[in-house]
Amino acid sequence: MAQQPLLSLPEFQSVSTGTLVVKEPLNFWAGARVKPKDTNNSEPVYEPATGRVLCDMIPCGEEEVDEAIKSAHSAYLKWSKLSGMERARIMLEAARIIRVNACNVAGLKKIAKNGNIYTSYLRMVFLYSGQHIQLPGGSFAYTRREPLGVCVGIGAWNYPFQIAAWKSAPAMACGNAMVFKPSPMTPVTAVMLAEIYKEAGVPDGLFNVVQGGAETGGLLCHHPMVAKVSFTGSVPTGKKVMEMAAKGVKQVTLELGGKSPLIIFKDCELENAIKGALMANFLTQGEVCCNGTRVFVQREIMPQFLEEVVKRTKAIPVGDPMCEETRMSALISKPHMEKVLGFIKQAREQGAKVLCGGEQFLPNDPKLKDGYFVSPCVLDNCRDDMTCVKEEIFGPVMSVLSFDTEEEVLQRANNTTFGLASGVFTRDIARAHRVAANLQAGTCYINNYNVGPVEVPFGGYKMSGFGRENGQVTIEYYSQLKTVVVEMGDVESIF
Ligand SMILES: NC(=O)C1=CN([C@@H]2O[C@H](COP(=O)(O)OP(=O)(O)OC[C@H]3O[C@@H](n4cnc5c(N)ncnc54)[C@H](O)[C@@H]3O)[C@@H](O)[C@H]2O)C=CC1
Ligand SMILES: C[N+](C)(C)CCCC(=O)O
Repeated sequence: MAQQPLLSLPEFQSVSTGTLVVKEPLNFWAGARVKPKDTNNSEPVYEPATGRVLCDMIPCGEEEVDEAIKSAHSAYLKWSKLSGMERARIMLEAARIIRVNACNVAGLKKIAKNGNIYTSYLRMVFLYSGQHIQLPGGSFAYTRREPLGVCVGIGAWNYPFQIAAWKSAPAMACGNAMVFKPSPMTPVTAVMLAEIYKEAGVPDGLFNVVQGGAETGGLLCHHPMVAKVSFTGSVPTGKKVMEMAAKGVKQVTLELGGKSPLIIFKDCELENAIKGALMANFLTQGEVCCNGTRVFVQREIMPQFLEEVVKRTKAIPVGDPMCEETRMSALISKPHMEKVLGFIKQAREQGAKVLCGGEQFLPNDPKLKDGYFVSPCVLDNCRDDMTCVKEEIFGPVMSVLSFDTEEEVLQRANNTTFGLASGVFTRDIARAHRVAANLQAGTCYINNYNVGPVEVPFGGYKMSGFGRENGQVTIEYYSQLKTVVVEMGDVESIF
């Protein structure tokens, strides 16, 4: 097999921060990049680490959305007739291309793991099946899993490639087509995925990318040929998407925000709990929906915990995302950086103590002088009623709270409208499972945090949404069940 990158487009070349300029059109349907029709509403897209313009995002209008959806529909008609194994062969090739390119291109390294999702859905080909039910007199029924049709994916900016992969892989494995709209702040990587699919042999039109913001998103949700909308983003937008989908009785999956609790009991293995707390808060500079940002620490171990967490937080290398040693980089945008700094300021005003970080950060490298960096921050003296403890910050800010008893901490941990994830560190096995059972969240990590194998279902409780991504269960969210009833005798009629 070729070990060279298979794709020749500029985005796939080895890039370093401050050099990439994207000029190619960023819409993709019917198997090719498509030039935007109307460039009037173009918006600049910034490179977070340098603040320079990377490309322009030009939103799709009604006619373009319609073209993309029609191209998806015609591809779906053919793709849905293939057997699961035929579909799997093509998707495995996509996985291979992702891995080969990831080995060669620095910028793709972080997304290499996404290849796993296709391998994982290969196994599901065997599960994409129905049931046989015996009925009296030799009659029987059987069920068939069938695709939904054209599915829309709408993504947030924090994991632009991963979100596109997590949505399109199960959708396509189940025989659907997808039209994906990335966030206007991260328009590039979904088109890279479209190129990868094309190279792998995915039929033209099966995976399409339209660019745009709220308006384009609305056009997608309202389109009569769309069967399902899978959305990742904030709670307020999720509600709007659900409302629009309801008008056409379309299925929805909502992956929304969170303010997840991480509970650290005094009997924990402290070294692991500290590592877990850092992973739960500072991964991807805190821009992770399932982060455990309310860290409840049992009072007796608070001093040791804080000392060690602060020491390690101060040592996190912040800087160029393309450097091997960097562990944290810039926030997505200037307004977002200001929002995060605003949360920290408000936390101080409400009585929290900043133990470290929480300021705009200027890395030594001069090319990063206009980047949107914030030094990772640990907040002590937090109370449950503070804004920093109640609202999703989506930045590198850990709020630490003390607790005394299991009963008390469970009640406080669940006192939120969110319910995406949760975590517990303890050596007491019964307590671990009892706490996991009582936390109102879609995921509970025991003695770890933020591990996300694609075999494992992911999704929210309460206002964090519903439906699941990843894992075997996702089949249910991208297919519908048909029942076929077979009579082997004569029709018994009451007439
Ligand atoms: N649960 C999960 O899996 C994840 C949740 N998130 C959440 O996403 C949020 C951050 O992402 P943002 O991009 O700022 O969220 P957002 O809700 O502003 O935007 C998400 C997407 O929806 C689109 N959109 C905006 N208005 C729309 C409308 N009226 N109709 C249709 N589409 C519309 C945007 O263009 C974007 O593509 C955070 O709250 C975070 O918690 C982020 C990643 C993962
Ligand atoms: C961190 N991880 C991979 C477990 C989940 C990321 C979910 C998201 O924020 O999109």
